Amino acid sequence: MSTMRPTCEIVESRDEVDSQSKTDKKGGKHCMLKSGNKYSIEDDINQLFQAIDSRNSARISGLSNEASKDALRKSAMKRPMRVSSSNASGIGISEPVSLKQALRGLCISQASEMAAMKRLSRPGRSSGVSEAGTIKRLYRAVVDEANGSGLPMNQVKGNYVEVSLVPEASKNYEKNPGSMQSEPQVHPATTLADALMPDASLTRLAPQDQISPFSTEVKSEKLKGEDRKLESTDSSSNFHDSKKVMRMGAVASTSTEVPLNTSNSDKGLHSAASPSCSSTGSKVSKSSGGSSHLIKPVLGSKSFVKKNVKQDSSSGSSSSASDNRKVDNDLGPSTSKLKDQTHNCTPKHEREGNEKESLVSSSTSLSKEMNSVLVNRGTSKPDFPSNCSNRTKSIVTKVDERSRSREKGDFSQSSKSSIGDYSSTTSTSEESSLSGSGRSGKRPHMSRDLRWEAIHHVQKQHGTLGLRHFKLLRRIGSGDIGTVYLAELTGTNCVFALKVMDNEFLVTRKKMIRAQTEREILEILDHPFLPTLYAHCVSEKLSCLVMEYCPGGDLHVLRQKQPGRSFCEQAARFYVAEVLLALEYLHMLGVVYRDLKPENILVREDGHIMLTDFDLSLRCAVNPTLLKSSSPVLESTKKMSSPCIESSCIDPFCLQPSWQVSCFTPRLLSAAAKSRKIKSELAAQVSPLPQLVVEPTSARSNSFVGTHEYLAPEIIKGEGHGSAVDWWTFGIFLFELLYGRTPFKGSGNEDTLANVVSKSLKFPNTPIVSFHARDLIRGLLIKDPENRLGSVKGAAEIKQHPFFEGLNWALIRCAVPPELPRWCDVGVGAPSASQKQEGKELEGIGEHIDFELF
Ligand SMILES: Nc1ncnc2c1ncn2[C@@H]1O[C@H](COP(=O)(O)OP(=O)(O)OP(=O)(O)O)[C@@H](O)[C@H]1O
Repeated sequence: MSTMRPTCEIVESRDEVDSQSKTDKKGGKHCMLKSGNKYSIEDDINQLFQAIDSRNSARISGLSNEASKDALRKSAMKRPMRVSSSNASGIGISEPVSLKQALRGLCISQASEMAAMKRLSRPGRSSGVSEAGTIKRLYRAVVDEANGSGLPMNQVKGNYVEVSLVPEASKNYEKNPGSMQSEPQVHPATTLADALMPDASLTRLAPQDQISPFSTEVKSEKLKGEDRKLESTDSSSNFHDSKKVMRMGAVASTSTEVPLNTSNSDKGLHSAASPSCSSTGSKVSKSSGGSSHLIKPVLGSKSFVKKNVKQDSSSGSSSSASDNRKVDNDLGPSTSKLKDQTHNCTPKHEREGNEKESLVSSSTSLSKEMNSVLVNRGTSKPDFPSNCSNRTKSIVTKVDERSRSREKGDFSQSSKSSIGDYSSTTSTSEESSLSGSGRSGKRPHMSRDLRWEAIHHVQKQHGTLGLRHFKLLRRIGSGDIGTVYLAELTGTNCVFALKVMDNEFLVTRKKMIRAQTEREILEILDHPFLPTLYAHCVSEKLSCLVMEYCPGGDLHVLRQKQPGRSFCEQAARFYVAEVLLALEYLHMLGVVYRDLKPENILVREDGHIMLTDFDLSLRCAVNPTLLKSSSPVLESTKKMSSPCIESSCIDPFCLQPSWQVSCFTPRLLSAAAKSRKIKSELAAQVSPLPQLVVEPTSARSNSFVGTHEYLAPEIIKGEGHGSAVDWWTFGIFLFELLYGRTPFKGSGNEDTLANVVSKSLKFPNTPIVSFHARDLIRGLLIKDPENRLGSVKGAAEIKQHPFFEGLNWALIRCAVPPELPRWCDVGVGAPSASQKQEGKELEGIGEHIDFELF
């Protein structure tokens, strides 16, 4: 990515999660970890409420007034509790007030649509090296190979491929749950992909409606930086710049390391072929009989509506126009209506997908040309300067050796599992076309997103959704496992970010697990600061994630466009606060992110953030815990500089659904409001709020994964790491936003790693940064993870730091984001010269980049 600073990124080669019950040293409590796959944090919360309710009722009935108050307090604050399952959205609906208050800081639910649905995004971010040629070659190779007849793509018919739509929330679905079971079937013989993928077969994935705690993850990767280094001109200088992206497969060998267990990699792949699922899988080809979508006004959103992008690609050949017209015709009048009224749609249907289906095939390979391009991106080994310290050198040596040996083993394992499993089970293509998403959960925060409507509409019209329904507009950038494109869902004016991955490349480079991890995590996300996955398409050759497009570029680029290349404190506070909420949510889902850095924080069109890139994340078990609050509200209010205060704020006025409420400036309160506020504060004082802590404190991994300058000391030392690594990276992240550089950066990667482990934290004299900010960074960058801020209570602990004082966590998504510089071309605006050139290249392929590949 041209926007990517030179950063060393290290990917894990091995993860190990201790899923056994483990004593929480700090809390002195036994954390009961869940095992098995059926798990939902929201369910836990709801049952937690119920358990507390019933306990309270039982106790209070037999107690005096005073005693009953006591009982209420204790029951709400005491011991860790675990429960399970239900489908409530979880966050504080019709529950006891005290518990609502405890959860209030986590209440990020409704306004995300607003954040995602504003102005039209226009592509414009520089993407560096063009992949148009690669796409072109891939396109031609696939056509030639699969077709064998030289027929033009638009004349080829073929099987449908697996399309895994991610379920979204829809009230209408509850009213009409069978709507998706009656969609018209499209005969496979009439589809284009059949000829392209003669060997295509389908395998259902095991239902994954719950988080699947991993006891072990095996990942063996090359560094992205290696790829870039190979592709770049000055590998040496790139290497010594620790910011140069570099990924390497490595494991820090320690006594705590658990023998390699590849069962999980198998597990994931086997689950994809679980025959048990095929009996329960809902077929996509069933439909509501072509019931038309009702078009009605919702939010005046247009962020998903492509305006000018079409112009970029509309200069294609007449066949393209013809194709487009054909698609439009295929979509029928309702599609035209949708197209014409993209601002006025509401989702009507919801699909309940309880299983995943996946196109599976072991046959064929992409063109050698394509392979060579892709493979070359990940071949070099991490290269450390020879002047490294002995300590680090030893670590690195072990890491490298382990990586190599494991890589060999993983290769055969991975290849066998994926290819074999993929080809072991077949089903009809019709089934795949309307496959379940693999998860039955709902997605309230984006449920009114018109993009769901558009996708469902195309799906209903064609019986399936494949990449042929997308028109590629431009390449956004390339990562370690795939390339991201801006694409329009043909005939709908809805744009998406498509992450396209070459299956064979994933297998041969042992990146399949990473891709799978990313997809599975994306599938469970439903948060305004995290991406929405709309669909997942898999063909014999390619895999594709259809995601929400984020047009604002990344924070790394944005920071560099700031005066002094650093953010002012208010802006930094805004960004880190939103990131903190995203991390908190991830931890609640049992996901340790592990790759926090400005490059992975995208800026939405409305200025809010979206945390992306989950292929290095660690999934683990997590247990929700209620802890007695150690900071009564009254005490906190004394320190308040504005009416809103942290997650424990119970001022009803903080819940006013006002758009663009600034959480950073005091608001004038009426006398009545003040009175109510005081009352609520007093109530909270009488009954201090319990704290909901859902921190995967027991997660353990020995992987050597991350980005050099962001690596936590425990990762470098190979001591095994857990969720606390995210709080370390959070500290580095805040430091970088404020100072324009990371604190432990050395002259090379080796120095950087040594500095992280042994060098004490020092703050530059300039720019001037507040005491609170520095204090927070200090707490986060404690080298011992057990003493690190956030290691016990997670985000709840960090949110209470005075740096965030006055911040209304619940309404931050409605707060006014830092202003984006007008001159800042971070993705919204006219295409750059390189993008124009790239556009020409794309045009050379055809009218647009055809996705009949799928
Ligand atoms: N949903 C999105 N909207 C807009 N841009 C995106 C989106 N997802 C990814 N990108 C951009 O596309 C480029 C490639 O992303 P990708 O995730 O493939 O690579 P990456 O971020 O380097 O991570 P990795 O190598 O681990 O996959 C990056 O510049 C990223 O910012």
